[in-house]
Amino acid sequence: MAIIEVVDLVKRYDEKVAVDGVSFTVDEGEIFGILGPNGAGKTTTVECVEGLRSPDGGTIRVDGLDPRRDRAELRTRLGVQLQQGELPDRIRVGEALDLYASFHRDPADWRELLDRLGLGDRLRTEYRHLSGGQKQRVSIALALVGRPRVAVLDELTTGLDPQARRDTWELVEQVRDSGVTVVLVTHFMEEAERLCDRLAVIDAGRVVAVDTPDGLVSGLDAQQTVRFRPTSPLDPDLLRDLPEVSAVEQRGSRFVVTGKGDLLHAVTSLLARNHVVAADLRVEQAGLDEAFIHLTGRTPSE
Ligand SMILES: Nc1ncnc2c1ncn2[C@@H]1O[C@H](COP(=O)(O)OP(=O)(O)OP(=O)(O)O)[C@@H](O)[C@H]1O
Repeated sequence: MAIIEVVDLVKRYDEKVAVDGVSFTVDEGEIFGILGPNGAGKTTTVECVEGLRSPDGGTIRVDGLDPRRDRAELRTRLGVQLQQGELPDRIRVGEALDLYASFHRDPADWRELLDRLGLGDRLRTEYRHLSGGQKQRVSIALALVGRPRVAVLDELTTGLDPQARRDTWELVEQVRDSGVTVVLVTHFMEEAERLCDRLAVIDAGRVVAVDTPDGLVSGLDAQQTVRFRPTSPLDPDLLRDLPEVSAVEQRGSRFVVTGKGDLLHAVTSLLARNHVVAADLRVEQAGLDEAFIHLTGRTPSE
């Protein structure tokens, strides 16, 4: 069931059309990604969903609410992550959580929340003394302290080292598994591919695709490569005759087969029919990076 519905959203800044007819739905319980290059309109879109900006056109419903008209009620159902720099440097972690909990009618037990986020021993630590990863976890805690049904996380792992980024991904999965729907704004392909159940790819204010990460990639029908070393003689023309295969190269004892469609299945079935065992079998397929380039004409900027 859809918990967020955005239909034909338009937002202008003076003459500049930042969001130009964006539509998508977010299902309850999923991690929904909004992916796009810099300036694509991602933040503007989620700020409209959060009720922070007034759309110039279109409609938005979040859990049945109109984000502008029902802002007070929306705050109890939608948790928004703070951007870096929005908390005073000297506030202690426990004070920040206590303060934000006081804004809500029925807040979570913030001590338990901090424990769950691995910050249980940082209650008295000043915000400025936290690492980048810990600051991100505090911002997630603040987004969750009101026990929202939906959490919006914008550029969550920008500036984090690879380990902190992976830890944060695990946290986001835990948040989803606890029943909170997550909207994740990102421009990291690996993050989108790993975390998101579905994605909207936005470019120049428009949605260019909405699908699962696998769906976006398989829609490309891109070239794939299968490499292997046959352990008994193999006639390369048998491979060339397969409709999925476009080229076969022999490099020493190795075969490099390129093609489209269900190439791996076609090649392995042929090998099995001919009683040839393939050693060191490797498959290279396009990833979300290629899908993104195909959809937006841009290289993902990391
Ligand atoms: N307050 C504003 N006033 C004027 N123009 C703005 C404002 N905020 C955003 N824009 C412009 O609107 C367009 C969309 O910006 P937005 O921040 O929504 O994109 P984004 O996809 O979130 O980009 P990024 O990944 O760089 O954060 C950009 O061209 C941006 O320059």
